[in-house]
Amino acid sequence: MLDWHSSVLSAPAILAATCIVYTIVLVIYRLYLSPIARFPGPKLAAVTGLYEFWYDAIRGGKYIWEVEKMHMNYGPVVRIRPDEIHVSDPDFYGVLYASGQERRDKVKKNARQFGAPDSVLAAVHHDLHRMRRATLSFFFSKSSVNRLEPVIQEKVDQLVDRMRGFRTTRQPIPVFAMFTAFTNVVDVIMEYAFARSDRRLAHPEFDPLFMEAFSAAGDLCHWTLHMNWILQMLQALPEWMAKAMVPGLGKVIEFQNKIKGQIRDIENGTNKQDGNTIFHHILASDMPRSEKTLGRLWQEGMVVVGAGTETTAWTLVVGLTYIMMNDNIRRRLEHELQEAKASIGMLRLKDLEQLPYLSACIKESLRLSYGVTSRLPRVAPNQTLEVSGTTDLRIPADVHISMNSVMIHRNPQVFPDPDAFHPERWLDNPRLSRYLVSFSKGARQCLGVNLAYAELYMALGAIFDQFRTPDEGELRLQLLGATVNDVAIAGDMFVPSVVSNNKHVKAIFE
Ligand code: HEM
Repeated sequence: MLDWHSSVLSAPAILAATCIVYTIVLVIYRLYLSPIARFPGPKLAAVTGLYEFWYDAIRGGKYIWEVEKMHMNYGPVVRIRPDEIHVSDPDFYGVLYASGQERRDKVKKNARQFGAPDSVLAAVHHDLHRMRRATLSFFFSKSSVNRLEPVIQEKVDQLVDRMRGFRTTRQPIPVFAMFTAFTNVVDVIMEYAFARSDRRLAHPEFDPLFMEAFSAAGDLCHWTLHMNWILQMLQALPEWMAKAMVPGLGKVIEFQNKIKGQIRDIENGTNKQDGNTIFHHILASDMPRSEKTLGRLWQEGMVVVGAGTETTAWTLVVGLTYIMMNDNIRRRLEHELQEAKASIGMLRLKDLEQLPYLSACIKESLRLSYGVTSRLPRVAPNQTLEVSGTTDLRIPADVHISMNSVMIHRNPQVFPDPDAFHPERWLDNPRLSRYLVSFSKGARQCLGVNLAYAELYMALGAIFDQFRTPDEGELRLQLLGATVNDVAIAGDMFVPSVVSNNKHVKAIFE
């Protein structure tokens, strides 16, 4: 009979031995037997996800630079994780992020990163995504956005008014906060799609707390990717505790509660609005009942707000900053706007869209603001994919494959002198547009692309028209101490982090 002491002592030993054997088997599997074992890349990255975790979670979004180095060493197709292949070839982008009938699933872990697992953004399976997206597409089509022009124009007028106010007081303008208040879906599309507005543009400091809470989610993005339970834990906490832990979260929770109340009112028939919100639309659709629950609908609402605000605002900051840093670019843009105004009169969205130099400035702003900087992995469940020139590296079906906008937009073969702001490159080579991937591509490309473009054209057009370089001696809109480091990318925090670690570019009338 085994005595008591020896059986207790052997339990940890058995556990340790099991762990060691498991680890050895796992390492052998990942290095030699996995369906992606033959792909080149560092052995450590093939063996453990901790390699990525170190650079992204601990060092703050730095894995993209390691991946870039891997491509320099190993070529255009690299294994960057035990379960992920990364591709750097710009021509492969449209193959991976395909549209139409080509099935592309998302990877569950990435899809759940932001705590809205039942939203369109998080739909893992191709068919589920198509169904959710089809119900929302109507709101974001080009013709819907064109109808929305008067609402956007009203917000642009408010933006310009606020800037005039800063000219009178000669106070610095917090550019990112101002653009965030402008693009905040609450202020632009909320009035139309959600039929409510929190009027952040009118707030003296542009109500930055709300967006700071969304940014806090960005700061945690690499942790929540690997440890999704952090988000679930935060969501399960009593409201008072969650509010105490994350500054600004109170505003987001308040906003969530308002959306939930609005949905409940629509469900109960006590809602006073005219039936034209995304919630009315989903509830009246022929989607299954499981898609119409309160628990899912509020997530859809939060995703639309979260996805549309910081991305567009940051593009505006990047555009404004680079244009104001370069006098030649600024004067050429102002001249184009002046000429157009002289011949057309008031410039509507359709007129602004025809202006070549403004269009080139917007594309260059989108290129250097990158949209989503994360890798956006996809799975082709029933298709083998091939990167041109690498027949020996056909990627089998069902593998996690990723690409990212930063590597495409900084590819010197496509965009020579990639870190410089050169609007002219778009005029010299109109074919370049196919390599602009800030909105991603294919069936899952940004749903708000038309709205984003409208906001960019109308806001930048108005600013450089209304605040064009004045005569000598008058106040001119200028940057206040901002340098290229305040907009140049330093890392991937889902959206770009910047070299100066300070996104708070300021402008002033001087
Ligand atoms: C410059 C501005 C913007 C950029 C660069 C941008 C970029 C992106 C990207 C790259 C994706 C794909 C994400 C993924 O694959 O996981 C995406 C998805 C999405 N975006 Fe945008 N976005 C912008 C503005 C907007 C606006 C204004 C809205 C709406 C108000 C919006 C709503 C959405 C939604 C709902 C999705 C999910 C689409 C789906 O999964 O089918 N975005 N966006």
